[in-house]
Amino acid sequence: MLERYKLLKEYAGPIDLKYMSYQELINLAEEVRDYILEVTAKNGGHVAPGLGVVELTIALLRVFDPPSDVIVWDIGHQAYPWKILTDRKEKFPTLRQYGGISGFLRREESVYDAFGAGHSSTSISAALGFRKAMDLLDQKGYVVAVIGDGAMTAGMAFEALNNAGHLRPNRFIVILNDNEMSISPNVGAISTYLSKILSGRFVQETRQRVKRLLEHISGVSRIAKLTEEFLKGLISPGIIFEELGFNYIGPVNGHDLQALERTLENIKSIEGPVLLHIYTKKGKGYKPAENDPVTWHGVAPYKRESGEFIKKPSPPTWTSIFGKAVVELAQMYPDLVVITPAMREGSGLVEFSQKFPERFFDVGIAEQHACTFAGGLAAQGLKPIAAYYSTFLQRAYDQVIHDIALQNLHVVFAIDRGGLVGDDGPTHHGVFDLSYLRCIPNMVVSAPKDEQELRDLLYTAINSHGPFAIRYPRGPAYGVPTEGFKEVPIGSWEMLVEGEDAVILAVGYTVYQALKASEMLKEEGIKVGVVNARFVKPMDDSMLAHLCKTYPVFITVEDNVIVGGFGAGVLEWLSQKGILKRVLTIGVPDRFIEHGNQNLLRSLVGIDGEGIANRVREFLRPLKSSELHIL
Ligand SMILES: Cc1ncc(C[n+]2csc(CCOP(=O)(O)OP(=O)(O)O)c2C)c(N)n1
Ligand SMILES: CC(=O)[C@@H](O)[C@H](O)COP(=O)(O)O
Ligand SMILES: [Mg+2]
Repeated sequence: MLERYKLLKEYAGPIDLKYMSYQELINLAEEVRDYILEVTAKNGGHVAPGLGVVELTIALLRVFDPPSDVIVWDIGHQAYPWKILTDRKEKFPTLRQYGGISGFLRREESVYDAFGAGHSSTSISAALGFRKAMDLLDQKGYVVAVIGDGAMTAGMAFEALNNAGHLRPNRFIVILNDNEMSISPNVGAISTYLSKILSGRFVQETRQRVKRLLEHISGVSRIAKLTEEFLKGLISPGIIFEELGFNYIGPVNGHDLQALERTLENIKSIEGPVLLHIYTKKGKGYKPAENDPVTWHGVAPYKRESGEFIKKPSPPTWTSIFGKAVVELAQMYPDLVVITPAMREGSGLVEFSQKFPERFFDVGIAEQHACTFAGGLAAQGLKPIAAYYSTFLQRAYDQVIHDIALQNLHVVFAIDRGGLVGDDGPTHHGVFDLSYLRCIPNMVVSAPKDEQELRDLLYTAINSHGPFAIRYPRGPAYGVPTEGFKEVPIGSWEMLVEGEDAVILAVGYTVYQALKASEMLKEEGIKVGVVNARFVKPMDDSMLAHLCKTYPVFITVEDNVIVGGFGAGVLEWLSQKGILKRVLTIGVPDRFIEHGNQNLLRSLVGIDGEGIANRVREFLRPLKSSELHIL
């Protein structure tokens, strides 16, 4: 694929950039954009973010010398130009493919990837860590964090700014890449403030305010005039960052390579921490992405010429089932409100936000705030649904325990992307939530087997009390017809198939896989029952007691780590009752699962139908005399 690029073809690495003319660099930037489009058209991925930082990437590689100068990208979803222009131009076509390079930065992937990410707002903290270590080691390199305006709305970013402003390190630069977009248009007061700076409104409005103030001071108009002029000089649009101890520079056009380079060179000699505010266009250079950066934030494969997505016919996604159900429930329950930490589209909440704008809260990338904010809403008697990706809920773990569960507040956690998610890989797999939620007192933890049960669990949750979590997978459901809502008795399981030799207790996505496995094994004369264990907490005591009497072997299956998961819960139940039982727990092993096609990963960890059947067959085969010792 590189053959088509005159400059990229010969490009050997960042050192080449220092010897290229500006015209060549402009041409190279075009080739990098084209290459990103060529590869993401086939693989999918984060298109608009990377297109917006091509010039910034070139400027960084010309002005600094990574890896001795440390460049830390926030999230890393925008780092496709970085991968291409550092040391992965040949591997770039394997982007987000199983066995290929990651869609985010990873230390183990390249020496140029100083710090891994995928979750937002970590770059300034990590960069400050690098900086202080380099100071202690007397290493003179520069440290640069590149953070987006969306990521800058997270508390963690301000924790880091606050600490950096206190430590006041030299050779420490934060570049705020402001494209006025998170995934959705950016939200919050910080975003409004930044937009004012970009539009020049901040200084104008402040000057007007100062002018009005001064004009009201009678008899001192001349002094007032002088003071106004003085104040004009003082008012830096980046006053918030200045007050945090940073030298604010900007805003600078993030697509003007020469301006960027000149500014970065000048910044190198400034004492103390510097915040460089640049403005860029998300999706720059590709009209469909420029015109619709929300959709083109992250996409499936597409036709490059038309920008049309290559849609495979599939049942509605779990996300769309949730989005539709929550709109219906909102009509039934006027006190129902919904909160999302910057994932309106991803969580299926666009329709809800349009129909019930006053009951919809996108709080920005602020998972901790979102949770406790939901707690306040619940404490005052509303019915909040806090919609999270499983992996992002990890960031609000203390709030779930301390603010919600301990006070037994009625918050419904709608947890999307539960289980292996696929191409986004280990930073995004939602494979810990059954473990990290199950151990919290008062918490109900549930997982639907299909679309109708998702609706019913939502309805049950809305009508329950205390914290109630419902987790469901990324991607298409099963196309099960859905109609209305019905209450599901909390803690009740569902016997789907009776057997004799063993019974599979399956959770969520794995229920239909367990049914497939049971069918396969039946053809071999192995009779395996299947139970829909839709409540991981509380478990169904009476069903478990019945199963103990009826089945010699238990198999548990979950799209969650085995450690501390549902299977562990069943083992705990048995041990509490003093019951001896052969139990096989199937789930995600105790290691991070790489990126790749979602169903391929499920098959690799053995939680799909065939994988379950293989494990059960192996577990049930008669033991050879040499193996009896394991009994
Ligand atoms: C903790 C966390 N919450 C949510 C996300 C999902 N997410 C990925 S990129 C993104 C928007 C980031 O906006 P910005 O930092 O401005 O970068 P841009 O895409 O505009 O370049 C969000 C919300 C995440 N990666 N991490
Ligand atoms: C970078 C990031 O965190 C999001 O863009 C995430 O990749 C979205 O995941 P989905 O594609 O599952 O919505
Ligand atoms: Mg942005």
